[in-house]
Amino acid sequence: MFTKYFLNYGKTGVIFCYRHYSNRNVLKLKERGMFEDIFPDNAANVVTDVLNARPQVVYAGFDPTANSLHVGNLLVLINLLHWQRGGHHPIAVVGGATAKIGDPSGRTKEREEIARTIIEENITGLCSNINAIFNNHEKYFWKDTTKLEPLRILNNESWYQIMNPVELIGGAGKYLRMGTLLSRTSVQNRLQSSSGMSFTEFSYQLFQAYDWLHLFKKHNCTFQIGGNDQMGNIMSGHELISKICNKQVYGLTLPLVTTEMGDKFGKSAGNAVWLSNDQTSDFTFYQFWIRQPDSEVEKFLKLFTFDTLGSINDLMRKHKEQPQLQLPQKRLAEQVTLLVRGEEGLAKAQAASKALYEGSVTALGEMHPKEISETFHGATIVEVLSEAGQSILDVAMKAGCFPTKQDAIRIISAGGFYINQQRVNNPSEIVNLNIHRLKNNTSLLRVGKRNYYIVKWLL
Ligand SMILES: Nc1ncnc2c1ncn2[C@@H]1O[C@H](COP(=O)(O)OP(=O)(O)OP(=O)(O)O)[C@@H](O)[C@H]1O
Ligand SMILES: N[C@@H](Cc1ccc(O)cc1)C(=O)O
Repeated sequence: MFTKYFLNYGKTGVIFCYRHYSNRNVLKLKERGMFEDIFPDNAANVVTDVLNARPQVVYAGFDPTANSLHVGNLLVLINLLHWQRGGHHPIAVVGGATAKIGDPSGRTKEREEIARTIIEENITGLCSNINAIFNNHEKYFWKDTTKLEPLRILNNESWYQIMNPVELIGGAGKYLRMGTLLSRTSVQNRLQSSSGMSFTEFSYQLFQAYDWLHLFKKHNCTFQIGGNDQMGNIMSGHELISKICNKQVYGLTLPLVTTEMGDKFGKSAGNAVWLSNDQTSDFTFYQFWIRQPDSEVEKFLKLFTFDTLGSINDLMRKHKEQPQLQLPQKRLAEQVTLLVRGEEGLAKAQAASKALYEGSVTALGEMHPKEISETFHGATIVEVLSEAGQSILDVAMKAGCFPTKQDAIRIISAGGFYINQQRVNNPSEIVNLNIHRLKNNTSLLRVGKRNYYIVKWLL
């Protein structure tokens, strides 16, 4: 059963949000392509019964090896949100301890050691990403009187800090069999590589397994989710809990988000699109989704938005009729940016897109100079004194647009120079600040197609 809500949010207009009425059985998300594998293999029917019977506790972990999460991790967070919408209790573990060990999954060589202070900063960054997403979800996507179960964020350092290593190796380690640990893909790949594997990295599985045991004992956490590179670690946790507690727990993996060419989006792959706006601007983040090709956009709408499958089908039908409108891409960009960057970030991204692609001077005038610089290919910002009687040539030279006056006169006269996206072709025309200055006290100069300079007027 679906209820339609009208969400009115400021400048960005009215958006429909469909709230998927508490479907406890999150396994249904398989229809959206959300789950890849389940462990134990044949547990799907039992899991459905367990999920329907009562709210469950579910966790996913993130190692603070960078100061922001990225769009690959976002899929895991959205999956946790679906559990929360179904009435379950989500936990996000930030791996303050495991970041020092280094997960070998999917890596060809050992991680560089990260200084403690950097790990602390990274933890702050990750917690702020996670909190922002859960808060934005509640604010913009969940318009129901039912209260969502609160998210808990736990740092695994908190239990390892007070633990005797003998308890870990002697108490938990003896339940994990060497043959099984060695057979994991992450271990095999590394053992066969020229760089080999240290004992520290090999021990990673024990840490992640122990985390789950700890969460199971302390919070009755019966489910763990993660990207499909996490299956080996999840299986080790399952083994530990079954042997020590004689209880059944379940692991679910999600597909890896990849580029069109099939490369995983991630930190190690070096192609991450970051969730923090000081790493990836609101505009670049929004444009990442707008630029998704037709071959990917339907899949991403199912994975990254809360739109119903029915409304996604309708949108794809409309898209076939009028592909030039890019309706699915716009919907995807709008929904994901709202979730990750909130109303303000979405408004900024849309204004910047208008300024760049539709040449909207109003939108340009509302942007912060730093955003203008990010939007316009890192344009340099130059301060220019607003003196009376300055010509366009004077300002262009002060802003460093041309190497010589001769070049300036030639290019401006030939029509290759623009102020605030409007062509000006008379170099001796006097700059009129009432016309040429934007609301934010800047002017955007452009030479040719894409060389931008931002003049900040000193009054
Ligand atoms: N591209 C992706 N698609 C889906 N899930 C992902 C993706 N990248 C990471 N994850 C998942 O996010 C969780 C946290 O991953 P992690 O912090 O190790 O990020 P990562 O980018 O994979 O790091 P690295 O590339 O350094 O190994 C894990 O469950 C992982 O499987
Ligand atoms: N091993 C996971 C992160 C993680 C850390 C601790 C956990 O308990 C669970 C997962 C990764 O690197 O992607």
